[in-house]
Amino acid sequence: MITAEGLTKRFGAKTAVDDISFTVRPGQVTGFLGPNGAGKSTTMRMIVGHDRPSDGGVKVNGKHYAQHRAPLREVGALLDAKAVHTGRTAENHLLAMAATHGISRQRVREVIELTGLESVARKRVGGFSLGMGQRLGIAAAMLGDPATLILDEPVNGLDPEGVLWVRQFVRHLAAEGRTVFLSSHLMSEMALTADHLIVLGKGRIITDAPVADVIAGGTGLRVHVRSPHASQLADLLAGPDITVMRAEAGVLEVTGLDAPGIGDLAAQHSLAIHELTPKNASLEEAYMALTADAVEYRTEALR
Ligand SMILES: Nc1ncnc2c1ncn2[C@@H]1O[C@H](COP(=O)(O)OP(=O)(O)OP(=O)(O)O)[C@@H](O)[C@H]1O
Repeated sequence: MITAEGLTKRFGAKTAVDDISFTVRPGQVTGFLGPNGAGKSTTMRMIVGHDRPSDGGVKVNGKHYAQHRAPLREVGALLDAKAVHTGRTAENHLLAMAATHGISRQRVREVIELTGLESVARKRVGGFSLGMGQRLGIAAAMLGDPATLILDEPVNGLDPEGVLWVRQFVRHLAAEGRTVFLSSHLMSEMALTADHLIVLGKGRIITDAPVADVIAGGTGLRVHVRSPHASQLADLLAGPDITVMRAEAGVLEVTGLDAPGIGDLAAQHSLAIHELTPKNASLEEAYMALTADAVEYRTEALR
């Protein structure tokens, strides 16, 4: 469990994290989203004591990170997968970490197995692929068998198999009752991996809600309508609460009225309908709508 209260971080005149309060609960995967520079990494760094808050604070399992007698056993973190000494083998890297934290060699063998690193454990980390490096970072985070895991961009640069592995791995950790807090810019992946989302924009919390609620609250339900009488139907549908977009000739995208409502209206006016498909908004659409005002560098529409 992670609890932040009034958490704030200023770098000179820049307020990177601005008075945020949130709770990351055990037994589920909580995704941490936000545009570049929103303050995600800074927040994660404060959770594990790498950065000191300017105001407020954040606790893991009821205590500040530094107050834990054995912090690695409370919280494991993957913050920068490239921060590993490149001359060492993976096994030696983990053994060195374990030795300084009173963790057994047996546990090192376990995390190597857990993360599928057996075949490369005796190889130098310098020659590792990005995917192997990420697995090693996750192995290191798991060394103390912690109840809380913090993973900053764990799927960054991974191939589809690696992405799937991380998804299944973190879902398994949450099912074991652990607290999993992870950031990612891959919305489609986050929609499949996370149960709950915290969205940050310019250092403040924009949304803190279950994934399903975020998606449902985004652009709302949209209905894809294909009809040889699309123009007539669009005129009939137009109203203060109904939005009709003409996607292409003969196709309408309707929000504000559900599929039965559209079908009935068309039937009352004897207009044929060839397709009527309710479409759920994607997390990506919901996210773009939520963060539209919070991006530092906006992309102009391509002309
Ligand atoms: N050590 C530092 N000194 C000065 N400014 C910093 C420092 N670390 C971060 N910042 C600034 O704080 C803000 C938040 O950065 P942070 O890295 O936490 O964002 P982020 O949400 O993780 O972004 P990204 O998605 O790009 O990783 C940015 O404007 C960044 O430039």
